[in-house]
Amino acid sequence: MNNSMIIQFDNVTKQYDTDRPVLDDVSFELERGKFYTLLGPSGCGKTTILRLIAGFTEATSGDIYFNGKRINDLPANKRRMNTVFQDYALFPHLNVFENVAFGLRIKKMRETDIKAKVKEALQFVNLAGYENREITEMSGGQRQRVAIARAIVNEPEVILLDEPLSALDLKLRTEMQYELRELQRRLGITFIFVTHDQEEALAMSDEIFVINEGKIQQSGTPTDIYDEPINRFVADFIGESNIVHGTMIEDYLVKFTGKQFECVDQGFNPNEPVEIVIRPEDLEITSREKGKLQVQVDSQLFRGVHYELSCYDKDGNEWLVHSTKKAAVGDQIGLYFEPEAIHVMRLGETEEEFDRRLEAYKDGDEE
Ligand SMILES: Nc1ncnc2c1ncn2[C@@H]1O[C@H](COP(=O)(O)OP(=O)(O)OP(=O)(O)O)[C@@H](O)[C@H]1O
Repeated sequence: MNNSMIIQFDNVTKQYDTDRPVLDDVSFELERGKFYTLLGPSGCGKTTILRLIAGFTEATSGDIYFNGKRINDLPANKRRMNTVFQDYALFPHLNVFENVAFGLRIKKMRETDIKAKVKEALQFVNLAGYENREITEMSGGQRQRVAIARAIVNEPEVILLDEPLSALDLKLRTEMQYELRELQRRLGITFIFVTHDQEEALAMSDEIFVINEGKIQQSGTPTDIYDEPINRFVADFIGESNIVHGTMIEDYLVKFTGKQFECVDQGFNPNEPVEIVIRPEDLEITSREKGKLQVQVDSQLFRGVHYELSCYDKDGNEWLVHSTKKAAVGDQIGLYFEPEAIHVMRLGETEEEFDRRLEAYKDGDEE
């Protein structure tokens, strides 16, 4: 194990009394001082990973390491980490100072030390001077910061954040994303952040783990994951995508919608069935003759910076286009794209499986 590694999962499985595990043979390594995000739909197992790291639940099998030592049996209060919960779990009957001081009092720290540490933590989250305020007199964003001050006050090595921004409105949420990211940089400690919001994950993380059905689908930097999704699930979960079936004829040559296209992918078997992803912003509107794909415009929405078009080709495939140019509904147009815009993916799961899961996710999202 290298020295920069702080947390490691080796073949960790977690199963309750149900027939399927909620985490299925999960392995990963996290480096010290980075901002990690666990991203995935509701029920995929994100919180379970966080709870295993924190020591709030035990693995059914597999090993969990912290700084190179196996911690499966180490109680939560002996782990040098703190959790910020979705509802902040602040004590409403205590003021700001006492909320932040709580953990230090349990440790029976000297009063003068407590005062100094709480002051420092509150300064860190821009709440200096708020010591005597009641929690009930604080706004949502301020409560969030109190919860973070409480998490950093006893100098943990890792902070675990379970959807901490989900209770905030959109504007405040965006502000807090900047604040949290900045705070992590200044503190230099490892943050593990759970969210089901892909934009939040892309904006904040050094590295993202995309999780589905108890398995890590892909991990990498935000740009890796956005530009090179490994399978249909990741492509569709991270941003909008056009996904069609195709065949990899040979290196750098792929066939879809009945035509062959130059691409930048290689290393597939000759004639291997694949899936193709093209992002809507990588498609340009042009004349039918100049286009690589010929489609008809089905609908168009103005989104402020761009038009969002939904088009269909002759086989009935839908093509979403984000363009600064506009077209008219019913227009026969061409779509142009560069070879780099084509992302070729190995077939992972059946389309039926994928669609079923996506529907389940969308249903959950609307609740
Ligand atoms: N104590 C438990 N007993 C049985 N099943 C559980 C228990 N805790 C969690 N689960 C199940 O484990 C699965 C994963 O839960 P987990 O909370 O990790 O998901 P999540 O990805 O964090 O979802 P969400 O975003 O909704 O919190 C879910 O299907 C959940 O119902």
